Amino acid sequence: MIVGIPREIKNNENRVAITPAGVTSFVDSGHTVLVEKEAGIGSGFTNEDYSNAGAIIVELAKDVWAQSDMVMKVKEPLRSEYDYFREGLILFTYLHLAADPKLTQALIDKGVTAIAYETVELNNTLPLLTPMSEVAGRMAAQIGSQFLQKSHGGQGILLSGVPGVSRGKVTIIGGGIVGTNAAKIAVGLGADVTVLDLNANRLRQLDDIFGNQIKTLISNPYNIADAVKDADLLIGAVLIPGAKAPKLVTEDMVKTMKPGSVIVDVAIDQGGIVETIDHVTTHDNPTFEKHNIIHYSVANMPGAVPRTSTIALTNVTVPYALQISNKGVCKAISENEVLKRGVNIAKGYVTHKAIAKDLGYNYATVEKALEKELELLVN
Ligand SMILES: NC(=O)C1=CN([C@@H]2O[C@H](COP(=O)(O)OP(=O)(O)OC[C@H]3O[C@@H](n4cnc5c(N)ncnc54)[C@H](O)[C@@H]3O)[C@@H](O)[C@H]2O)C=CC1
Ligand SMILES: CC(=O)C(=O)O
Repeated sequence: MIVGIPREIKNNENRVAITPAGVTSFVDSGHTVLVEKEAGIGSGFTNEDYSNAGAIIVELAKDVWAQSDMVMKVKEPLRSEYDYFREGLILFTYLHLAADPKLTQALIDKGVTAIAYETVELNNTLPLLTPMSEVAGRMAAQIGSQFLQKSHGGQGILLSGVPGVSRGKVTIIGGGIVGTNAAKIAVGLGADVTVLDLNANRLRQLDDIFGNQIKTLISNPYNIADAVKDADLLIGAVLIPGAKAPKLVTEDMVKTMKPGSVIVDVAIDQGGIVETIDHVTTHDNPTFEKHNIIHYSVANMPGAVPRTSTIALTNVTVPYALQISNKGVCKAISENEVLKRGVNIAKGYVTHKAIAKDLGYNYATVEKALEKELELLVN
């Protein structure tokens, strides 16, 4: 199989979908890897690193897309990349389709088989989302504490406080991977941390991990309103896999926060959980103010720490990509339920229930969408 790696073009997206080590794994299995010139430079990998590992360096993105059977990316394709879509192309990347109806329609129209990292699901975990959620969760606490500084427009508080002055309050809604990692850093910074989750068992696990270093609260509108009002830093970390994020923090709740408080909505890639966030921001211009509250809604937070993120991401994506290239997409999907859950679009059908529901499409099973191809495999 020919595997293509275009350079990422999203604002300040310095990650890349493969490392030289990953190239070696594909080449050793008999595949060809095309890497767009300078694709790895932001993550510290040169063209020479890739060619020494056996990749072919390709000058233009359009040629990488046109010549590859499978394109691996980090972020969802942007508008300028939709023209590269074609029937039968396999696209393996983060997609977040519930928040992106235009991309969904383009993938349907062009007959792309689109496999989303974030919906590959193993025993109720999301193995291809986890490492980036670890990065973004840790960054959320760091970034929030930075924007609380007066010079960044914040209230001017230090989350740890000092002897004789109370600590800053951090409220984290969603106690999964992002929430847990945000809590680790916020606790490390000395903040007064509260985590809310809908899942009482998850709160029990957090209680076991953190003991009395954090408070836990079950997530309901009453508790959310209380915890938001108290928060100097609010972190959005909720996920319903594949689905648009629920708007749990209303505009009225935001209005109760102290001026100069900060919201970091990590769940923005699925649409965000805060009503006052109506757009995605970029690393170049990461915040905006509404009701005197600083809002941060960058959808590719790990892109700012690309060396760490690229290695962490490709550690988990490459083994699945190898299954696809070694077996072909249909066989790989039919033999691996975990990977099958990643298939969002195939043959013009929406094959993920939550995405179909949120965007108003009829849902088709992967088996239905790929009926003919799967039949050929059996015969
Ligand atoms: N902005 C960025 O750069 C990045 C964003 N993310 C996003 O962060 C979000 C969270 O990801 P993970 O932590 O990996 O997901 P996760 O699945 O590990 O955790 C989500 C948590 O939300 C909880 N939850 C669901 N409904 C809730 C509700 N109504 N109230 C409170 N809690 C609720 C779940 O019980 C679960 O514990 C996702 O949208 C993910 O895509 C992840 C990495 C980077
Ligand atoms: C999860 C995701 O979208 C990211 O790491 O950018």
